[in-house]
Amino acid sequence: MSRLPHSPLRLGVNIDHVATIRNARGGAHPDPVRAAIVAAEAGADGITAHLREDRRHISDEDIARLSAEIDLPLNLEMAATDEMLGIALRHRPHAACIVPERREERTTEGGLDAAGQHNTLAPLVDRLRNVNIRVSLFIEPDRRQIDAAKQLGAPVVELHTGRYCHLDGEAQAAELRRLADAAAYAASLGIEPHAGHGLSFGNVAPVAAIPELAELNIGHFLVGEAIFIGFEASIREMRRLMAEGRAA
Ligand SMILES: CC(=O)[C@@H](O)[C@H](O)COP(=O)(O)O
Ligand SMILES: NCC(=O)COP(=O)(O)O
Repeated sequence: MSRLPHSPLRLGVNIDHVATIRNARGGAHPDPVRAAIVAAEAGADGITAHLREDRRHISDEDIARLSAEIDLPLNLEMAATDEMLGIALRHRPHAACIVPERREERTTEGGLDAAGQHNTLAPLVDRLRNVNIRVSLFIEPDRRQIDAAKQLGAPVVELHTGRYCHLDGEAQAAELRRLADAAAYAASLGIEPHAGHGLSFGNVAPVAAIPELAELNIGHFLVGEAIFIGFEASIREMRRLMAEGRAA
């Protein structure tokens, strides 16, 4: 039986940790906007940047310059706060992904509790959607959270792949099945599923093979690998592995 044509799988390149390196010396190099331009030349389908409340990496000026200077769709990752809502309404990115944040966390540790925060999230989601910003909720691959995203009217969910990336053997296989079920369930509700966090050359292919996923957001690994092979080569290899995984 001939295989159905594979749906395209987009790569969103997260440039947060270009800014981490820049901020290590408080200067202007390496420039995250230049990294976004290189990413576009390397075939990225979008740029993701997480403006954290503590500005540990991406700054307000980075968001302003990315909004003004890059042609690729910008996916602004943001906490569900009035401050971040105001910034999103000012810069009007293509998309906004609502992520949980704790100042003391080293990185994002889990998904948003959309089910438990409906009343807090609903007005924020509405304000973003009313100005045509595509809203995504960064959630665990959990049907209850997907139902909550549906009730909130979010057209996209981004499934947290962190657990999958930190497991191995049968536990990792079980988490991959959980991701696949969540992606299929989201799609069945008319929600576009994305995925991200912790993805690398070594673990991306099985996630890329999940047919309902429309986009992967990947950053930390790409920036780290760029130290050894260059940012453009890092992105091109990731796209190759994603295509290989999707075609498997
Ligand atoms: C939500 C997510 O998984 C990442 O995009 C997020 O940006 C991680 O936080 P750091 O980039 O600060 O590690
Ligand atoms: N939302 C996930 C993302 O943008 C990148 O996460 P990571 O690859 O930096 O872990």
